[in-house]
Amino acid sequence: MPSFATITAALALTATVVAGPVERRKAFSVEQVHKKIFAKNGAAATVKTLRKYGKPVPENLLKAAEIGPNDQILTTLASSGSDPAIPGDAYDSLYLSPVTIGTTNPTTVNLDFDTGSGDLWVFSSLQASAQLSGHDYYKVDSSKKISGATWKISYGDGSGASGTVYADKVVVGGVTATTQAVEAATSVSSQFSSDTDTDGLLGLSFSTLNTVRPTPQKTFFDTVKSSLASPLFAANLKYHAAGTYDFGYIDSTKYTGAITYVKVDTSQGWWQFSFSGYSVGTGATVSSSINGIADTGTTLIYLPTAVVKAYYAKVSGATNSATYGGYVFSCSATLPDFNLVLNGVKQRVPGKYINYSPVQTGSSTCYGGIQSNEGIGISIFGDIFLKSKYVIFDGASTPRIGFADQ
Ligand SMILES: C[C@@H](SC(=N)N)c1ccc(Cl)cc1
Ligand SMILES: C[C@@H](SC(=N)N)c1ccc(Cl)cc1
Repeated sequence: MPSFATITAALALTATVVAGPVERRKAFSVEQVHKKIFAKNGAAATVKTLRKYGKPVPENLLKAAEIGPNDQILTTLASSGSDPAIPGDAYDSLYLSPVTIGTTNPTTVNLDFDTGSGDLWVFSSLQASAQLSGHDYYKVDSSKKISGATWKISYGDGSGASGTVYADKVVVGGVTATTQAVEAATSVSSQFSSDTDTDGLLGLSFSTLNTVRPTPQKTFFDTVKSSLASPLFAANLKYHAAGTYDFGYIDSTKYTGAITYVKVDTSQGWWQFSFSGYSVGTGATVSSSINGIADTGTTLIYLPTAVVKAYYAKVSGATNSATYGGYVFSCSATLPDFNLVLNGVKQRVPGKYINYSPVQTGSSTCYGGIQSNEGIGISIFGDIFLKSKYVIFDGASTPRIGFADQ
């Protein structure tokens, strides 16, 4: 008789049910349906299985399954899914993922999944048509409007947007949030109206950063978290290539070696933690506590000035340019690797990832992927760092973040 855990795990994961102990029936799998039915707990699932094979159901199991008076057994198949993360341009300035929004008139939009903010907002039919050209957008369903709710967000780079709020269906990589706060834009800043690839953002920070007022709303992850096979998502961003965001499971084919976990400080609403040191190329490790956030919505790495100086001291010809607002160097420069130490484990950023892009199209001067965090007040471990890793954002009761090499 497979163990309780085995049955529950099997049901939760794939709905492949291994038959009861007596007759050796062959295992079979049923197509996993997302959330068509609702389980109270594993016991209910086990009751269902035992009944399916005409087995006696122990009294304690029935109690545990809290079977209702009409003996209705409701079982949920936990959900999980994977959505592509596609570079928005040749330099991985941002990554875009398809998301389907709406019930009556569903549309697929391309959103920037952003662990640095907590709003799911999207270009919408409420905007002037001139702002919509080149964009996919959410056709608002007025029957789903959240009365009196508004939002207004501004980002570190000075961009921003604002609008009203709807409770509608959102599907990300097969994972469905039946009722998700969808923040419909009525106005967006020039950075967004001119970037016709980005139809909005899907915030994956903690929901405390959500800007909806008077009642802050949940992020997509918080909405679906309890129905996921595991309460986590993983970012598998890649260098100049499409990666994925995985929800509800860790994909062991996407990383090598061990995952290094560290607890996160959620007090500012971010996935915030500290590295204990750094090294440049094959140089010695410098002990230095570097506190910052894992931020898929920020392109570059922003670190304390002393660390940045130590890095570019090893790049011949690098200068801190007032003209371009940061460290630049010849596009043909050889860049050393950069390592950040976490729990004694070196997290490596390949040197070539630190050549972000030419300062202007066709220029032979390139802009560094590591820059100073001066003026930000915190370090930001953005895409340049994240794209060499498989990063697990674990939303368990004690949230933590994990890093493994891709
Ligand atoms: C947290 C990110 S913005 C985001 N990921 N939504 C950030 C904050 C401040 C500065 Cl200066 C630059 C970037
Ligand atoms: C997440 C914010 S700001 C940031 N990346 N630090 C953002 C993303 C995309 C655009 Cl097009 C403009 C702003």
